[in-house]
Amino acid sequence: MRKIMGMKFFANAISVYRNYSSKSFSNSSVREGYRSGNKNKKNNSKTPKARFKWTDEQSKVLDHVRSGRSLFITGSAGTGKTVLLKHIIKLLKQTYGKSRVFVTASTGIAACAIRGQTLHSFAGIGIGDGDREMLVNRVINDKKACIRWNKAQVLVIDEISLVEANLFDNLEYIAKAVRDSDKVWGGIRLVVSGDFFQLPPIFKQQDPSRKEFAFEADCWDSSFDIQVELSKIFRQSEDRLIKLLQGIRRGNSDPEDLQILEQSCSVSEPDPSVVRLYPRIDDVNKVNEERMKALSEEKVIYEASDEGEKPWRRQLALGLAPNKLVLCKGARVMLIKNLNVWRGFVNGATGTVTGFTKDGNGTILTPDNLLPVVEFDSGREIVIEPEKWYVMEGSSPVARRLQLPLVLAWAISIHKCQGMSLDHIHTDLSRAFGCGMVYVALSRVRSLDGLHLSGFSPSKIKAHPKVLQFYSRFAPEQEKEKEDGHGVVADKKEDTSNNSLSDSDRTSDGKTYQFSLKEFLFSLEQKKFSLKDFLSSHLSRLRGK
Ligand SMILES: Nc1ncnc2c1ncn2[C@@H]1O[C@H](COP(=O)(O)OP(=O)(O)OP(=O)(O)O)[C@@H](O)[C@H]1O
Repeated sequence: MRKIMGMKFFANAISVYRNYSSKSFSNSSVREGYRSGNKNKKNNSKTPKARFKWTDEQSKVLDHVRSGRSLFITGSAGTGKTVLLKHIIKLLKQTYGKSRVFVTASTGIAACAIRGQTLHSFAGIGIGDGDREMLVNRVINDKKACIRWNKAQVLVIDEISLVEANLFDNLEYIAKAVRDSDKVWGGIRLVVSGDFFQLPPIFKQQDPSRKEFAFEADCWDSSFDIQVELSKIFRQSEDRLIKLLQGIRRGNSDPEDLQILEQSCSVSEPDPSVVRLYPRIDDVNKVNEERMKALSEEKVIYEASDEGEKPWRRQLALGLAPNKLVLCKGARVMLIKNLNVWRGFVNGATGTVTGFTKDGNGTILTPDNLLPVVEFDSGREIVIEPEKWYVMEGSSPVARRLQLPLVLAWAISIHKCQGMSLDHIHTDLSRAFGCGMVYVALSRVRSLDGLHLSGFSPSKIKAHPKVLQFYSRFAPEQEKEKEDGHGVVADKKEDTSNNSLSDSDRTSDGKTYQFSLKEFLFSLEQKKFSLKDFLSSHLSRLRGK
């Protein structure tokens, strides 16, 4: 049995499999990174190795990163935003130094996943209540927060769809105030990623007049040099599934495409080994508890072991690793970390507990020193050992949780599954609410064969009109992509007249300028600027800027 624990040797592998937790590296690689910061400083001049052959559009994004631009990266589920962001973070850290690049995400789960901290904790704004001046005062009175704001040269924000406009504007205001600078974001470079067609910010009270999405923030457009929509989808390969999901994403599904879903709807009970996704957490807990109770096996309880200061510990509890995990023989579980990508022990892999084995090292998570043995659906069996999750303040860990990298997996919530890639799911959408939920649930699956659906009706598919309007700015470039193979929208903040020109339109000395008639007409149509502004801007460039 201990032999199979040899998989630890492979644990330094960098994650290629993305989902919330798989956004983080395996425990061993986290430890290695932590050490290398202090002892084995790596050669900064080396370009980090990519795990993928990047597409043209991904490569173009990386070029923008290298050229020092502020970027917003968006795209459908499964277009590789997260794997690209991870690579970008490495590039940025090499360029600016680890302590100058702050990696954040809108939620604790997403933050742990990219080995960052929540946006709130980076900012030092507590829960973000109060007006701007109050928030600035809060930051100024927090020495560490002031240091973070002043040190930052780049701020990375993942899962931006869950950040509300007001918070985005407030943070930009704080950046200017704390850094005593009139520049946008006080001169901090932004790299932001997310898909606004996925889950939106959660508000306790409905207020139709409220600016909901970050792109509605006053400072949104001026925050970025480039806004990019990735178009190549990797998670799914079946054309009809991709088309179906694209329709659902935009809330304008072709009825014929929706018929495909009928094959996935069935009144019969699905295979019990398939993960169930529910819109609401009470359904998730109910299913997991019921299934657990139904098993008459002896239960083993694993209590998470946390280290660190109180406010940071709270963030650990918001992450994916549970405070308390109850397991027994027969329990369905899912990995929440990548342990060994090559052998398929990846975040999101599901399996069944087949028994327990004594832990020779003496785990502190359970008094009996027992570790679960899990047989994954691939047929491979391993002993699961405790893993670590960190809360970071900049580049230093400030809290750490030790827990088994497992959650019960008869059911999970759609909010928790945002970002996951799954082979098989059963989703009951009868209680789906709000925009993006059906899209997030269905876009987790890799193929139609793996989808089992209930409680679905087309009325559950909702895309927010404001989101649709926002994404219309990317449309013409997608057409352009078909022509020249690039799906990148250049959106210069300094000069709005240059909105739809891509880098390829520029020569290296910047003296020769070209623009396509199609882009020009589109820009006029969108009333982005007047004909006079447009021509004067381009003529001045042609005259030899
Ligand atoms: N250039 C590439 N070549 C091959 N596979 C890739 C490439 N880029 C991404 N992938 C794969 O695509 C899948 C989805 O990637 P990823 O999870 O980063 O997408 P995402 O856009 O972040 O999705 P979501 O919006 O659902 O979180 C992953 O399995 C990843 O390994």
